[in-house]
Amino acid sequence: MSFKSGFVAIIGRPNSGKSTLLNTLMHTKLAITSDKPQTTRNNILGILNQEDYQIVFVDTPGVHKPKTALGKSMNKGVYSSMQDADVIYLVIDATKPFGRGDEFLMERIRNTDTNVFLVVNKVDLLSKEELLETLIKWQNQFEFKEIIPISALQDNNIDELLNTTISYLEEGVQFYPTDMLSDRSEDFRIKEIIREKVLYYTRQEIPHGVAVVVETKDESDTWVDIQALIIVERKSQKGILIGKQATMIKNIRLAAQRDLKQLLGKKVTLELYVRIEENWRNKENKLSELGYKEYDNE
Ligand SMILES: Nc1nc2c(ncn2[C@@H]2O[C@H](COP(=O)(O)OP(=O)(O)OP(=O)(O)O)[C@@H](O)[C@H]2O)c(=O)[nH]1
Repeated sequence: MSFKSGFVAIIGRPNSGKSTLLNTLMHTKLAITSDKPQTTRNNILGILNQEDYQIVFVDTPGVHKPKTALGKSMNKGVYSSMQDADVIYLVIDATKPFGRGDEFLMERIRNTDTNVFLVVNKVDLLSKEELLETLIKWQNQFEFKEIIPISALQDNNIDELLNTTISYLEEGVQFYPTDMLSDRSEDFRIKEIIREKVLYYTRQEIPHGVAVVVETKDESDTWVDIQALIIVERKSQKGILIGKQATMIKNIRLAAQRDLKQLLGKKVTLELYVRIEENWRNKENKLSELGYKEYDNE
C-alpha cells in the first residue's frame, strides 16, 4: 500500500471559519474560534494520521489590510504557509458578498502555482438559490481546482473535502510522529483558551488589543495551578476587563477554568492578572516576547 502525505494551507478572510474547519477536520479543538475577526494570530498545525496518509493542515490568521505590526506579522504567517502547501483551501464565508478584501487575497492566489480549492463555508445559512449566486460570482475569479460547499460548523460535506484532498496528494514521507496532533505546546493552548474567553465576553476594541501570557504553572498528577497575565493597551480597557465588582474577570476566569479542566484532564485553579502595555501591537520586542513574530525572517 502506498503512503501519501502533504501540507494543506487553510487561508481566507477573517471570520470565514478556518479554525472551525480545522477543528472539524481533526475531530478535536486545536484552534480557538470566535465571532470576532482576527481571532487566530499564529499558524496552527493539525496533523491528521491514517494508515495510508498523513495530512498536515495549517490554520492561518485571516488575511486583512494590516494596521499594526502584529497585523503585518499575521499576514506573513499566511503567505509562508502558502509557499509550503500542496493544496490551498481558500475558505470563504458564503453569506458575504465578494469585496475588496477578497480582491487583495485573490492577487496572492493568482501568483501561486499550488492546487487551490475554493471552500465555500457556512452554506447552512443560505438557500440553494443564494448559494448558486455565490458560486457563479466566485468561479469567474480564478480557475479553482475544486469548488466544495461545506458547513464547517455542522460537519457538512467535510468527508467530500477530505477525500478530494487525498486524491491530490502524492506519495510521500510521514512528516510528524503519528501520535502528534499539533505543533503547539500546552502553554500555547492554555493562553489561547483564556484569550478565547476574553473575546467571548468583550467587544469593540478590546479583543484586538489583548494578549495572554502564562506566568507560572504548578502541578501534580491530579491538579494544576495556573497564573496568567492578560495584557491590554489602555487603562480604560483594564477597567472594562475587570468589570463592575470584578464580575467580568470572574466570568472569564470561570469559563477558562472549565475548558482548561477538559483540556488538561485535572482540577484547574486559574488566577488572572491584568497589565497595561501601551501600544504593544506596534512594539517589535513585545511581539517577539508574546510569540507573534514567528515568520519575520522568511
Ligand atoms: N453558521 C455557521 N457559522 C460558522 C461556520 N463555520 C464557522 N462559523 C462561525 O463563524 C465565526 C468565525 O469562525 P472562526 O472559525 O473563528 O473563523 P476564522 O476564519 O478562523 O477567523 P479568524 O481567526 O478571525 O481569521 C464563528 O462564530 C463560527 O462559529 C459554518 O459552517 N456555519
